[in-house]
Amino acid sequence: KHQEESTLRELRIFLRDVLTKLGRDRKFSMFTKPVDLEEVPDYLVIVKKPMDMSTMMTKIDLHEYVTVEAFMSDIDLICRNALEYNPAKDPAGRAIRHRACAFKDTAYAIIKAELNSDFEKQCQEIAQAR
Ligand SMILES: O=C(C1CCC1)N1C[C@@H]2C[C@H]3C[C@@H](O)[C@@H](O)[C@]2(C1)O3
Repeated sequence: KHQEESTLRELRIFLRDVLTKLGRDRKFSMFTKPVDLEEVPDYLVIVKKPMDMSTMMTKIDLHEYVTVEAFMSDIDLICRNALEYNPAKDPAGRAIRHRACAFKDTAYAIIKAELNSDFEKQCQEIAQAR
């Protein structure tokens, strides 16, 4: 239905805005591109589902997100992967873990400030009907 397509178009615009805001923050630059598997040869041994903001932007454009919840799952995945791969046993690992938690909290704060709950409800209803 055209109304559904209009709602999903608005969702894509909202999600691009969230990613743009996160990508502007230099603290989160480590999350903007996939981990370089040549630089980190054991990454896939530990992290089963890599995720990063550029991949999320592509997923938006491929219409792979129908709800904000699905988008937040990938934000959570970015954070979880960083915690799983980077142990707290040294300062570098602790710094990455701190950034990962700040990344997730900032994403949630941006969404809470800008998302209308009725809008997400409409998206959930579209997702269930599909
Ligand atoms: O987990 C990550 C990224 C940070 C959040 C995602 N990496 C794994 C490697 C361990 C550490 C050392 C760097 O040389 C760099 O290779 C990585 C990238 O950071």
